[in-house]
Amino acid sequence: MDGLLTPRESAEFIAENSRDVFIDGEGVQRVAELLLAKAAGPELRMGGWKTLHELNPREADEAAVNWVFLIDTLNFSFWSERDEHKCLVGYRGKTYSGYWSLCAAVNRALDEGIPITSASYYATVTQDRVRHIFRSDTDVSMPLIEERHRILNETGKILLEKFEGSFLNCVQKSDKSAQKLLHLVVENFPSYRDVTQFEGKIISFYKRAQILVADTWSVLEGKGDGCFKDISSITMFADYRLPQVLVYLGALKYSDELLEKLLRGEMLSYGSRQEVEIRGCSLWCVELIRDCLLELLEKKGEKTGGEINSILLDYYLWDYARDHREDMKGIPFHRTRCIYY
Ligand SMILES: Nc1nc2c(c(CN[C@H]3C=C[C@H](O)[C@@H]3O)cn2[C@@H]2O[C@H](COP(=O)(O)O)[C@@H](O)[C@H]2O)c(=O)[nH]1
Repeated sequence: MDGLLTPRESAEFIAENSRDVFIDGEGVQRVAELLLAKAAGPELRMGGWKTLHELNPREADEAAVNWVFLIDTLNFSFWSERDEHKCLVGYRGKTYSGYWSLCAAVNRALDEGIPITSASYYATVTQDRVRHIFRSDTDVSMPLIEERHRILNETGKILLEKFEGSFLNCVQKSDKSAQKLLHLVVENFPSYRDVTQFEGKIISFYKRAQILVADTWSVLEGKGDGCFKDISSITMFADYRLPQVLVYLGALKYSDELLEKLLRGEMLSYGSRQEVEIRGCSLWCVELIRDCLLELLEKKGEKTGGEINSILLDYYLWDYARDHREDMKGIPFHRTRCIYY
């Protein structure tokens, strides 16, 4: 078995060997053109992380960094068996589902005086307390609540032992390198090790570790400890929403066999060939979209609000998927139950 491939290397290798998932060159071009129209707008710049999302912290301090770390430690698997029957969390007059239900529950706990973002709290929090903190307004609870409890205890203990209980200390050990921070996270926190095998190679997606680096960069507004010189080496985050929106936009295609399987709602296990092909081709597809967009910007001499990278494309496409949930109803997302995305 060869050495571990980086997410970008993994994605290219998977795309070259994929049997059931394909990247459509014309679709890539069309998505790049869609994004070109947004290039100078608020969505394709890092500031959107705060201005467009009311649940994200406004501050850029240590508490905000530890909020991001807690959220991304639990940032996985929100899909429900039946979409019309899912976990919902009401907070300050609005109702949130999916990923945002996690953020709403955390902010609700903080408002209730529960120090849920403090490692000394979640290192020893009981499962009953976790069920209470992440309680749903419907009879459908947040998926994998037992795993979330286990991961909270495990992660809190490590943060206390190795980083004096604050993720900011981990960030400061990264010498402002995104790659160094990524590796500090996957080396020290087991639940972030999103690694599997494909065609005899060990491949990595590191979805939660990469989005943690990205959200840390965003919450620190790219300044001070968050001024990562190599932030553009971070790729998109291989979750279950981006593939769905890339298929919807025509940049990604599934074989008939795979599409029928997904339409039947069949689950794909983590690390299975088709699940790896969906995640790897999606990641590579966003890399190609980014290359195409940068070429278009160059040709047009367009001004942008700062460097456009795969993180900003990912954030935009993820938000797009949220805003076009109804339109995307006919396109299935793949159902994998795991702690990695
Ligand atoms: N690729 C990608 N995947 C992302 C995100 C986010 C949240 N980031 C936002 C927060 C601040 C920024 O402004 C981002 O907009 C969550 N997820 C994943 O989606 C899935 C949940 O989906 P649904 O069931 O529809 O809520 C689940 O796997 C979760 O891990 C992202 O940005 N990119």
